Amino acid sequence: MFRSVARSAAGKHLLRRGYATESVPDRKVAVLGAAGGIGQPLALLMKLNPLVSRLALYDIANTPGVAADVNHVNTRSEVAGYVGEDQLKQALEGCDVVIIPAGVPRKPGMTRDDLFNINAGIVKGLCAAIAKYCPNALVNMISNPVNSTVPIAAEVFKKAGTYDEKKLFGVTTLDVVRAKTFYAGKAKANVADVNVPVVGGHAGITILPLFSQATPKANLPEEDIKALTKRTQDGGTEVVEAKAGKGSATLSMAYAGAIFADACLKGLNGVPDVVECSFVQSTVTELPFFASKVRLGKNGVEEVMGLGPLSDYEQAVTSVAIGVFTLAASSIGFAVVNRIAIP
Ligand SMILES: NC(=O)c1ccc[n+]([C@@H]2O[C@H](COP(=O)([O-])OP(=O)(O)OC[C@H]3O[C@@H](n4cnc5c(N)ncnc54)[C@H](O)[C@@H]3O)[C@@H](O)[C@H]2O)c1
Ligand SMILES: O=C(O)C[C@H](O)C(=O)O
Repeated sequence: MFRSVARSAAGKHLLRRGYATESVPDRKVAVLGAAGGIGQPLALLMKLNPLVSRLALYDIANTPGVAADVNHVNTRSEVAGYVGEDQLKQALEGCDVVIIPAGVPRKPGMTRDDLFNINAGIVKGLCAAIAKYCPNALVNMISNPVNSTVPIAAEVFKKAGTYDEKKLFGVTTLDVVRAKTFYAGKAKANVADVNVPVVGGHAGITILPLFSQATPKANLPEEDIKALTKRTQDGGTEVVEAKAGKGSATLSMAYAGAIFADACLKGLNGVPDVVECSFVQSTVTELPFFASKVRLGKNGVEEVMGLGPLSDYEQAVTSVAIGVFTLAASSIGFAVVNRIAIP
């Protein structure tokens, strides 16, 4: 449904923000896990997004308070809080984009894979509900381990007969955000001008920042590139250790999640040339899911873009990462089929 807002206060605000359109479509966005460390700031950032007309905040507890709080912000969208499984249907019906940060975070000493047992069950339940109540929504998966929760979501949607590979995204934007920040610092570039693609996956050495393609060019020495790569790969652990048992990245993740959801909404609205990195079904390598640059459009993924030219170092780390993925894929397959009963 389209509603003309061009002449309204909201419309003028949109024009000022560069969303110059005669009419802006109504778009419903749900955040599942909205009362959590990521969920709350992400709810606020989505409330600030002028492309959102309805914001549904769902969690197993505490969402009425979060929704009442966020709803007082004087921006376009109407906010509603939903709590508990009984209200999941209402939260999801009519959604264009569903963002999932529901699940437990890491503590120091844990890997993202240690979250698998709990988070796979949570994601499975939520995706079964998405298949039922908003099968056409774009799904932005934040819950870890992203390298496994995305294939699990795909399996749930396949079983439900609703799988569309163009609509399922693992959110790897935080890796891009980190790579840009770290590169800008080393290259002494204005961070706002920096672009760095990050491909692969979202765990340790599967995170592959392509600094050879970074702009603006800085011709950094190889040891700087290696250090930047390692810091990007370990960015999550850096935050987990600094938080010392109080969780993992929440604020930077909310920022990254809001960037990615905004890109999805722009794509849905027909804005041309919206490109972000994301972990999606892919034929770019031999792996079934892989993060690379993705062009977003009216149906979700419009094009999964190739890796582009890689440096010798990037080629080597990519081969190692693909090996790690291939090993893990057998256990993901095992987990999906045997440990997680797909409805
Ligand atoms: N993709 C990324 O780059 C990235 C970055 C940071 C964190 N994460 C992951 O995001 C997840 C959430 O992190 P957090 O710090 O917000 O954790 P958190 O514990 O602060 O919040 C999680 C929220 O999920 C809710 N929840 C649990 N089960 C649910 C269910 N069945 N339905 C709806 N909500 C449910 C909890 O009530 C809680 O409010 C973790 O798995 C974390 O590892 C991913
Ligand atoms: O590291 C984590 O556990 C959270 C997240 O995946 C991150 O990269 O910050």
